[in-house]
Amino acid sequence: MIPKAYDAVLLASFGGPEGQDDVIPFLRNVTGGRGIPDERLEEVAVHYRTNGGVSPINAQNRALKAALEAEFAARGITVPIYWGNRNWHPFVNDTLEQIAADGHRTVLLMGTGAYSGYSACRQYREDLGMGLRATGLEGVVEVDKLRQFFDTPAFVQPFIQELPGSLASVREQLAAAGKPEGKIKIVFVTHSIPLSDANAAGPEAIRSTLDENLYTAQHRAVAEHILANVPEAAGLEHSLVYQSRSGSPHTPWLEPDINDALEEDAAAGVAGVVVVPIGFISDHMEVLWDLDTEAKDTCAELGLAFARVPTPGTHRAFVSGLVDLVEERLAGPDGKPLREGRLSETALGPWFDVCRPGCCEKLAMDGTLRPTIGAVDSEVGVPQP
Ligand SMILES: CC1=C(CCC(=O)O)c2cc3nc(cc4[nH]c(cc5[nH]c(cc1n2)c(C)c5CCC(=O)O)c(CCC(=O)O)c4C)C(CCC(=O)O)=C3C
Ligand SMILES: [Fe+2]
Repeated sequence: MIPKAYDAVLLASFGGPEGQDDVIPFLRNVTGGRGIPDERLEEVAVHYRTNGGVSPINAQNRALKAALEAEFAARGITVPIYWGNRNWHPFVNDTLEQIAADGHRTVLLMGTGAYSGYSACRQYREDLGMGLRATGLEGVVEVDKLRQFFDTPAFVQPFIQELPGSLASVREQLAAAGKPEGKIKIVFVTHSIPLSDANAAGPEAIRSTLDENLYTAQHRAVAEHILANVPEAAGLEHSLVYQSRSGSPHTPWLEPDINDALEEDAAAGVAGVVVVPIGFISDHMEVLWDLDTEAKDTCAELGLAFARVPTPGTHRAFVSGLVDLVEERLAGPDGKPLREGRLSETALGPWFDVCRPGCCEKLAMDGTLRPTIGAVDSEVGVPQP
């Protein structure tokens, strides 16, 4: 990848409602055109309603942006950071217009999805591809995307550093319950996605070398790397399970669901679980509801001790590691990148800076592919191999 003297960074995320009146319009944006039934919308709305109609995700992105800005300043990087969302204000198209109005022309997109796949990667590329068209900025503003970072120190180090604390909490809970020798299991959990998305994740050249879908393989690489680096977890059982399934019950999604898996674990004699949420970068609604509420309740019913490891959030290692990745792409005055090499820790990785042809492809309802940025075969933006 040729480094560029980017003149703006765009932090792109999912977005979330900021009050009761936002909840349904937000959910309509999320599910627009994908046929999620209204009953399901109402079901999901409750998660937000019990929290005052507010998702914590926007505050978390504001905090991440501020932390990245502080780290830029500490390293003498003067590039401004903007923030835009797919499903709620500030919408990515409005942010794009602001970026252009401020005179910037070369933008590095930092999407909050850590893995390959349609929802985690390609959809962010589409947001910008469609956004450049909708705002008339195609050919004016150029947007490249930072690579997926599941494999990097930025993402894995916070989990490695925080897992021992959660493990100690479960050990204390078991001791207090008179079961100091109780069996503990490490439960890695990520967002379930439709099987068809999982099978389309990543480029064919890599998919064909794996014995499972690439989305799952990336998560397994992360889970195994975390375990190998936490001595306190040596010898404990572990699993990779899924959360937050939605869509039609007739469409196959990745399984098992965390709640079903916990039942089986209890039946198999497990006494306590440490849940490691490796699918997300912050403790947003899908973490607070599906894990800290539902999965925790399931554990209480089953008599299992429970602790959840925090997501990276604004962990020092996450913020500093993300800025390292920006430095790999950012050209200094001599035209060379600010940082040589490509940081990566897990068995899979480092990932591509520019997505390969056909990567994570998914047709729109009208049977066509949407425009994307950040790939070798993108129609918009100015991709480079
Ligand atoms: C892989 C992935 C990530 C990680 C990558 C990334 O971080 O971007 C992610 C993030 C998030 N998903 C979120 C929320 C939702 N996701 C939904 C629906 C869906 N997600 C999917 C996948 C993912 N999702 C899929 C395949 C669907 C169904 C199809 C569709 O409709 O696209 C729905 C619809 C309602 C329902 O559950 O049926 C909601 C409300 C929030 C915000 C939480 C908050 O507000 O705090 C965040 C960060
Ligand atoms: Fe989601």
